[in-house]
Amino acid sequence: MMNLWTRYQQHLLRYPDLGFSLDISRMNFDDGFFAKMEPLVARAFEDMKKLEAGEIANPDEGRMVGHYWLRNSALAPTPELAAGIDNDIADCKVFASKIHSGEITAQNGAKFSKLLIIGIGGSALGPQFITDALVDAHSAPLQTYFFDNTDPDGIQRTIANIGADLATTLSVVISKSGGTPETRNGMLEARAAYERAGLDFSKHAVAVTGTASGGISSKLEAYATENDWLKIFPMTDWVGGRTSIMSTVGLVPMTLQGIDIDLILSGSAAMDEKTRTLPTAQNASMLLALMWYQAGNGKGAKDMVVLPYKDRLMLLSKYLQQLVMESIGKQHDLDGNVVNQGIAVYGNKGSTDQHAYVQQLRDGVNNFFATFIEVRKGSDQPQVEVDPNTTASDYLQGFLRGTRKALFDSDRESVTLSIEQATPYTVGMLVALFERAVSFYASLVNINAYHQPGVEAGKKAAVDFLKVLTSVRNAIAHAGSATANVIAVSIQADPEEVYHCLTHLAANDPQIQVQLADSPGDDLFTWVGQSS
Ligand SMILES: O=P(O)(O)OC[C@H]1O[C@](O)(CO)[C@@H](O)[C@@H]1O
Repeated sequence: MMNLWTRYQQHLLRYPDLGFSLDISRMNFDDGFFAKMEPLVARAFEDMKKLEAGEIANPDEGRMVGHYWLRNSALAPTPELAAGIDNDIADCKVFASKIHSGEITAQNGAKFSKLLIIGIGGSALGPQFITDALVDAHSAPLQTYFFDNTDPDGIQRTIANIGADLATTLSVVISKSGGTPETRNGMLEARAAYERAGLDFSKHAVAVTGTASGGISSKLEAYATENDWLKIFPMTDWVGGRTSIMSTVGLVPMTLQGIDIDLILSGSAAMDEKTRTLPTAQNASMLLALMWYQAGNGKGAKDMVVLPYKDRLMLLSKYLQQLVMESIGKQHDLDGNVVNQGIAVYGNKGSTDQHAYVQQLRDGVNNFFATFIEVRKGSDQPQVEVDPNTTASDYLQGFLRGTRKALFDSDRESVTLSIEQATPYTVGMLVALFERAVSFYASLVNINAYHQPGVEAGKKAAVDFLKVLTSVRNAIAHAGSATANVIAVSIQADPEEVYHCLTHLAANDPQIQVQLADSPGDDLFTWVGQSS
């Protein structure tokens, strides 16, 4: 390989007007790589052009894929769609200003002081990432909390943290489909908590969901309408959950948190402009997609380890985990062949992870490539000298450069993205960069990035389990005392499934007890409640 300094200069892409650069010099592509990829690259640009023009880019669901229009409504394929995007942005701002000014108050007449966001997956990860990256709790107009699961303990802990301020907490329930059980349960738990405090949930509740006007009316829309919630923000069918951060899903929380959404939208629009066009060497999203392809041989053979050297960006890896894995992880390609595609994504932050798993990255199984994210400016505040003429920020940069070098010396590949500071504008840039890299990569490997059939299997199995759980509970109440096998025969269910139901019931329902034996099949479950 050529001298590294020469290779670095040759393979550094810079967007000086955005303060952005992408260094791919520490990836092991050879001289012929880009020429070899040219036909696939051409197809990916063609696909993207059609997608942005409003073609059905999600064939399995028969949907357009419009998240790129959200930050440049002029690109939307019809004036109605463009007006809808502009209206939503304006609506978010007006609503937030009414909340901040006290024009809309809590039930008790006081200004809202806290924000509880209830959602999961794409309806939580974007707002969580943005909150951690851009909201400083001490100066934010509303302090933010999340329910992103159906774990009662997690929910109760959050409610306890909110405490008496529940009376001035605005709850935003976010669900595109409006039927996701975890979110529905979170909403019901929240409603119960408000009621326990003598409060009317509806007077504190806002929905972000598919609406009849957007072509996907939802149960949540119906519920919020029926109960006269403070507001319903629409979500449209042409924005997917994992790419919804610039839609009402992200914009409602952001405006409420006092984030300048014009900056985040213009940052992403600016990155879109740069990454919409050829040549490849000037297109950061295409270069990233090509590096993913190169690292994993177009088959996801290597994991992507995301290492932002900035505490504020720690949740980026979690956000990207869904964006990449739910988009790319597919069984079939667009021609129906079984391909089992995917790229595993994980990471937290540097330098912290140096003291966790970087040991394995450097010396262990070579099954990954790193994505370093450098934020050039350490802090706006005066910095302490931790050594003569040396600051904590100098150390942070030292660890980034040191780890990149140590990995490369040990034949581990990496790309490095650099931005000036973590701001709404640059966060918008990063989101747009990765969204388009995902779209391009999906075209390179010929898969539909915009559906998620695999998630449905687990959801369906959970519904089946809940039905069995009800039958098992009735059966043990009737039987008095029985093993899993006996109950399974009586309700014609799988004995292992029945065993898991009984174990769960014994841990949660005081009317059911278990006596452990040598083997699970001999464990005896007893109904100690009132006879049915
Ligand atoms: O916004 P919804 O419809 O509640 O969906 C939440 C998440 O569930 C999924 O549909 C599947 O996990 C994600 O794609 C989505 O982001």
